[in-house]
Amino acid sequence: MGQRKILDVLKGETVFPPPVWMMRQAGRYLPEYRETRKHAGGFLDLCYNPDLAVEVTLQPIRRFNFDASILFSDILVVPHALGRDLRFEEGRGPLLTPIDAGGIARLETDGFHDHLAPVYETVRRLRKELPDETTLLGFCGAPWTVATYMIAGHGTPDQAPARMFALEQPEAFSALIDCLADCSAEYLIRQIDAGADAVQIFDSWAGVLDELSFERWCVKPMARIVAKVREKHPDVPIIGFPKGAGAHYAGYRRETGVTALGLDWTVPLGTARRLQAEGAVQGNLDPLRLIAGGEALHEGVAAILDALRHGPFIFNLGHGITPKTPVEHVEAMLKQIREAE
Ligand SMILES: Cc1c2[nH]c(c1CCC(=O)O)Cc1[nH]c(c(CCC(=O)O)c1C)Cc1[nH]c(c(CCC(=O)O)c1C)Cc1[nH]c(c(C)c1CCC(=O)O)C2
Repeated sequence: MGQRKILDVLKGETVFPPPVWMMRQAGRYLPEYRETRKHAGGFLDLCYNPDLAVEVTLQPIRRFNFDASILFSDILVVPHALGRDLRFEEGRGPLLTPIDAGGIARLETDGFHDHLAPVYETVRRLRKELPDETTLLGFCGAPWTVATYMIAGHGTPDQAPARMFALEQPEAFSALIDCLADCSAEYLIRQIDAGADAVQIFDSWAGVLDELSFERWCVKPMARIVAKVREKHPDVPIIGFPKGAGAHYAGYRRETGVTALGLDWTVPLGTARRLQAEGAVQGNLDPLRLIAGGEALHEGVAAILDALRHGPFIFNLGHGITPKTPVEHVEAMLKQIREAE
């Protein structure tokens, strides 16, 4: 067994108790994050200041000793680096100026890596400062999910603006998706060059598309990113997280080439076990069970451990931890996982 358990699992080994980390593990449920955030100015100042980004990335590792550390940044730094404006307002989430076909034709890729240089510096420093046994994860958003925010200018309940745009202006939308796929692949390659051990691609809005659109806007661009990253870094594992993909999960690993599947909490554990027969899976505790705590948390964790213990498995939530989650519930979850027999 190697030193970094998550890398063993991603190679197909069964490790029990399983390694564990949480999506959004650096964030507002942690008092030390809220403290750093207060002094930082805005959220983007955290993302682009390597001192602060390293500090908040390390906070959950110090407190909980997770098996993976995920770079602190945001999926929307990619459109920002392409010259689109981006703001985060308290309580409102991300705000961008909606892009149209003209804006897509004018996207500026020249300064892309200069803009993201602080992120690469953060990754370099993290690999030096993290414990040896901690896997360092880089990440990006999948083109479809990033495009939904670029088109609407903000989050929406079902991403109807981007779905409509894709149906009415497929050529312009295709140009946007291709641009995002190519830039995201380069972005991941640079993160790996800087020291990331593995990467995760977040397709948080994969669940709102019909079959034709899922194939075209989720599967194809994901396959393109995976192929480009593999050309440069053939051995670096890639975790795909097509949240809400439902029945589409079945063919997703084969069609995109991702190493491992991130499962949201709606994926039944029987399905998860079948997906696990083809490679590593990660997930999938309902984040609300972590807020509720007590028996709701205990039975959720037990069911997952029981179902997925016999194959390659990384324990995670089915989506990001939310600000309301009590820190003691995270402790209880970790105790149950780490003491599992
Ligand atoms: C869709 C998406 C975004 N960002 C991200 C996704 C994909 C995963 C998902 O679906 O949650 C990914 C992301 N965002 C953040 C990380 C950091 C690493 C980690 O997981 O700890 C990661 C991996 C920090 C963040 N990104 C954001 C915060 C909260 C901002 C703050 O501190 O004020 C953090 C810690 C802001 C953000 N960023 C985004 C939204 C919609 C919001 C607002 C919602 C919210 O406030 O929680 C876009």
